[in-house]
Amino acid sequence: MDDYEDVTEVFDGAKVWWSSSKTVPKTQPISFHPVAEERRQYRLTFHKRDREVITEKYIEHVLKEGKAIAVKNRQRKLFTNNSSENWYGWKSTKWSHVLFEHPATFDSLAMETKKKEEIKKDLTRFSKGNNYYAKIGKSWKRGYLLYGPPGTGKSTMISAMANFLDYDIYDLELTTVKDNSELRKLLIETTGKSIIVIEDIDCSLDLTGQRKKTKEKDGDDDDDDDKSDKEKDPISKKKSEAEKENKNRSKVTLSGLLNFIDGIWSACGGERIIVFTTNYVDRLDPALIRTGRMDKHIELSYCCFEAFQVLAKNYLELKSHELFGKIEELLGETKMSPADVAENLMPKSDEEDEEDCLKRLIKALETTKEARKKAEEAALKAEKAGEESGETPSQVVQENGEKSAKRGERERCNF
Ligand SMILES: Nc1ncnc2c1ncn2[C@@H]1O[C@H](COP(=O)(O)OP(=O)(O)OP(=O)(O)O)[C@@H](O)[C@H]1O
Repeated sequence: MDDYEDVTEVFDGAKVWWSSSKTVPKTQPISFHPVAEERRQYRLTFHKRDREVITEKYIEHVLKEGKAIAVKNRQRKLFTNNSSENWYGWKSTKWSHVLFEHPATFDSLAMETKKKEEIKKDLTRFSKGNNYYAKIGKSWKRGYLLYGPPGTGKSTMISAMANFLDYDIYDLELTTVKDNSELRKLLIETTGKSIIVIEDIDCSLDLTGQRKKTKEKDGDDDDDDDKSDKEKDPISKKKSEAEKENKNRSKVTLSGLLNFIDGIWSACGGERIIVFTTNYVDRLDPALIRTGRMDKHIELSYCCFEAFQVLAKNYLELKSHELFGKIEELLGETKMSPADVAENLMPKSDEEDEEDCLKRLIKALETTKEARKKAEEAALKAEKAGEESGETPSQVVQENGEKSAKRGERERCNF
């Protein structure tokens, strides 16, 4: 209703009259006291004979409709946590936000239709599960673990989930959270109807606490060394700087996080989804991802033909093409992430048409296939060389595997 507007309506045979007005605060001279806000009032008039209908049914109906409209008009937000150094002082908050406007939907997500439908059903069931969760005596929350190689759509799926459910997103950067107590404070400030996201959980959480502690202890022994010597020696200087940095790092522990998932949830109300993402699911502690904590594990994988068809429709508005057959064949023979497929499908100039884009994708797939073949041949050669030098083939393969895994770890995580 606009200011000073009159509206009438009939509810269950009872006629009601609404009128709106507002109180504008008197203009004040410059003052240090906060200025009073303007206040809106709504007057409801009805016949005495309709009192029962109005008080017992109509008011409830109006409040319910009002809430539904507010939800519909609500602008969703993407929150990120502030460093605790900025938590105190005037107007400071633990979370900063921007409007969440990511356009991803389940329709635009490149994935098998069956899998998408299953996830959508699961989300719908959760969002309507208020009474169900109350009945079974569990807090109204659900954990999702999204895992898969880089560029397979984990972040995109989170946006699609938020758009599907109309929830806010809390993007929790664990590395800036100093300890478990800070984590608790942050999470208690999240609101319902939200998705709390911890991306690359294997990189953000100290799952190797024991090993780190030992290292720190080794470092502490050095404290007995002459300090001035340390300052002079550039290597020692670098080492002590690194130690200092390490001390400032997040001390959130696995048990702190587990406690939060199990306990704090119930204390801070319901309708929250927590999503962890990782590229290395096998590195996660089983305790973290067991059912009840991470209820649904979703693998996002390399692009299959069905996923390609979604991308072709989104990027090129193509449902079929004579080159689709060749692409299907190549996708079956090699591995390419949906991010790379999408990049190849995107026209690079106004002159490029759909066929140019499809041909570029075919070329990229052939190159990837060729590179993979060469890598396999090299691995086979290394294996043979190992056999000749007396090492068992499995030893060589294992060593190579370990080396490349460790390299990957270093590239991705700041351990
Ligand atoms: N399954 C997909 N469907 C649609 N688009 C995708 C998909 N996967 C990747 N993309 C495209 O690739 C880009 C990168 O994808 P996204 O960030 O979601 O991948 P990710 O799995 O989260 O990667 P990372 O593990 O590196 O964080 C997205 O902006 C999107 O355009």
